[in-house]
Amino acid sequence: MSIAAERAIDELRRGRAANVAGLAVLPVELCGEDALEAFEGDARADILITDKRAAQLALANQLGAAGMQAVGIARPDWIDAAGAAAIADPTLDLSKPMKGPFRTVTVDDTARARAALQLAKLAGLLPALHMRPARDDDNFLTVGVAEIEAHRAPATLAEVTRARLPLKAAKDTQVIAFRSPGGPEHLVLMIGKGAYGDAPLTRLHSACLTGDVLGSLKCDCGDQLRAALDAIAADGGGILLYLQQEGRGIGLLNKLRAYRLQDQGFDTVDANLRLGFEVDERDFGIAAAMLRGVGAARIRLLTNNPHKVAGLEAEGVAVDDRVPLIAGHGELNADYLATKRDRTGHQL
Ligand SMILES: Nc1nc2c(ncn2[C@@H]2O[C@H](COP(=O)(O)OP(=O)(O)OP(=O)(O)O)[C@@H](O)[C@H]2O)c(=O)[nH]1
Ligand SMILES: [Zn+2]
Repeated sequence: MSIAAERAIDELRRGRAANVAGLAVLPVELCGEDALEAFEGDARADILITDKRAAQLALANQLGAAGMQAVGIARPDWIDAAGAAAIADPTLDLSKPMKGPFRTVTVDDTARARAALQLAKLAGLLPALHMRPARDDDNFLTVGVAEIEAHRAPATLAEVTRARLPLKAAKDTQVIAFRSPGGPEHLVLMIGKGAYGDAPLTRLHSACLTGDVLGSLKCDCGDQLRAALDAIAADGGGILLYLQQEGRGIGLLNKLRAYRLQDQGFDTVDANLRLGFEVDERDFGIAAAMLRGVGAARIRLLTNNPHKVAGLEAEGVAVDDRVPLIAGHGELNADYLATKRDRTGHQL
């Protein structure tokens, strides 16, 4: 656990600056002209973005070494705080077309820059930051690179409570809640009497407010959730993890930004990349730690996503079998499912 990281996340969420190991950063999406002026003082700040966003801004040829992940760009005179917001947020592209060309600047400590971008992601913000070297008279909350990296590490997950939770699909269900300090809350549903042999049928479900709760037809999540519970109950019991990794880990608001890009014709993969995120930002270490926490080191996994199998196995969970989970296919999510099949390797 890192209190400093937690507090720095909170500062960014409030649109305030933080000091990441000597680099002062301010979230672009929450920064107006006055805040930017106060942050800069006499010297112009640069903008820090991910390699994914840089590629969208046609900066790929300036990126140099592959895998840099953190890219600095100079902010020329013609870009004000609102212009910087459009650099960060592709959903503004159409209303504020990017002129360019942009010029990259050297990021001298890439580990630190990456950690700063990670902090923005943890805050549920777009990964784009105004940045400049910290100054002696700054009064920003300070956080180290290691503290950011350790934050929300699976090792910090602890069981908080457990209770009976009879479900429509399975009356004999127990819920076990896990939390890492300051982080999101994840649930394990233990379905059945617990006598389900060595490798229980297991589903990792990533939260999808729009699909699970509101019945969105854009994805298959809600129907998959209910089908998974039914399948586990029919198997005599098993485990469902309900993970707060909304939008494949980019958070609800950023997922809705991705939806706006989908309204403009981009698919789910390109929408994530345009926003500056990885295609999948989920951390399978969290699921692995929870499975270990309930004594399930060996499972059969309900999924169509081979990356989930590989991700869990990399975290030390033995996946004996992959069991397909086909549900919720319809007219309005046909393109979404085709993208999963064609671009992210889902077996559909
Ligand atoms: N970023 C983003 N996330 C989405 C989108 N549609 C659904 N999601 C999220 O995707 C997650 C569900 O994961 P999926 O990739 O659909 O499926 P999966 O769970 O990896 O694979 P299966 O186990 O086969 O279902 C949930 O967190 C949803 O909120 C989208 O267009 N963009
Ligand atoms: Zn969904």
